[in-house]
Amino acid sequence: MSPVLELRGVTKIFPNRRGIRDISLTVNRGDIYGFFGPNGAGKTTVMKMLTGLARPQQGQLRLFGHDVGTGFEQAMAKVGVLIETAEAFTYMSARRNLEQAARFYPRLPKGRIDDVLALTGLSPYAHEKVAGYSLGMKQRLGLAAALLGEPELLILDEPTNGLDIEGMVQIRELIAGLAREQGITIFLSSHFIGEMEQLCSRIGILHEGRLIREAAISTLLQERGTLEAAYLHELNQVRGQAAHA
Ligand SMILES: Nc1ncnc2c1ncn2[C@@H]1O[C@H](COP(=O)(O)OP(=O)(O)OP(=O)(O)O)[C@@H](O)[C@H]1O
Repeated sequence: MSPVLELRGVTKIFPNRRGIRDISLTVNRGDIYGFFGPNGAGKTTVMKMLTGLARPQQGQLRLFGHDVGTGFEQAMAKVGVLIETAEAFTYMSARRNLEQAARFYPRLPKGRIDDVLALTGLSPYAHEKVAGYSLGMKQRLGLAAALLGEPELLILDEPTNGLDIEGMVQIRELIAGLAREQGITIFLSSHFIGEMEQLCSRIGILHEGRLIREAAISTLLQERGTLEAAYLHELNQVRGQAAHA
């Protein structure tokens, strides 16, 4: 079976020489894959290419075996996306927002809006205007919209960014539940190493535009005790190599 998400030799360098270089990674069905890196490492650049908002200069990005560049519709057919903060019409209720989003899915099963409201814990607030929502509730609404098309893969860019601790925990639990109970494969970016340790099954570590390690979280914990220690170890290795080059 082909991987759910695959990058092979993906490169995009901006005129200022920053960007991402020769990234290859694989996400298999059932993974909660953490795409980890500090600010500026290149996560958003990859997320944009994966969702067709930018193009690589070299390499391939494939979703369910379809190339994002040449077979965009097929590649995205089973994918839900939440890139940075969810945008919603604040003067409408959550339900009205989802009704608007549902127009993009001509064959949506009846009751799907109720289902995604329930999945994201928004049913009790479905008729309230989004203007009165907390940031965490807005993120849940973004997830509800991403779930409308019954995706098999969710691509989430920094889904807990800007949330308070309670909001972060709620979103983390929601994502874990979607993977566990709905069997959805997750690819999420974050710069919180603790979040990766709590939530993910595999991790790809990005450093200055390069993937410096890809491994199961359990492997890294076995090697170094904590994910933070594993990350710092990888960083020292790379810096040591650079110093000797
Ligand atoms: N349009 C652009 N023009 C020039 N440089 C860019 C452009 N977009 C991104 N970069 C640079 O490429 C690098 C990677 O940026 P990117 O936004 O992908 O990082 P990130 O890991 O998502 O960081 P953050 O967590 O801060 O969003 C950064 O050094 C950034 O300054």
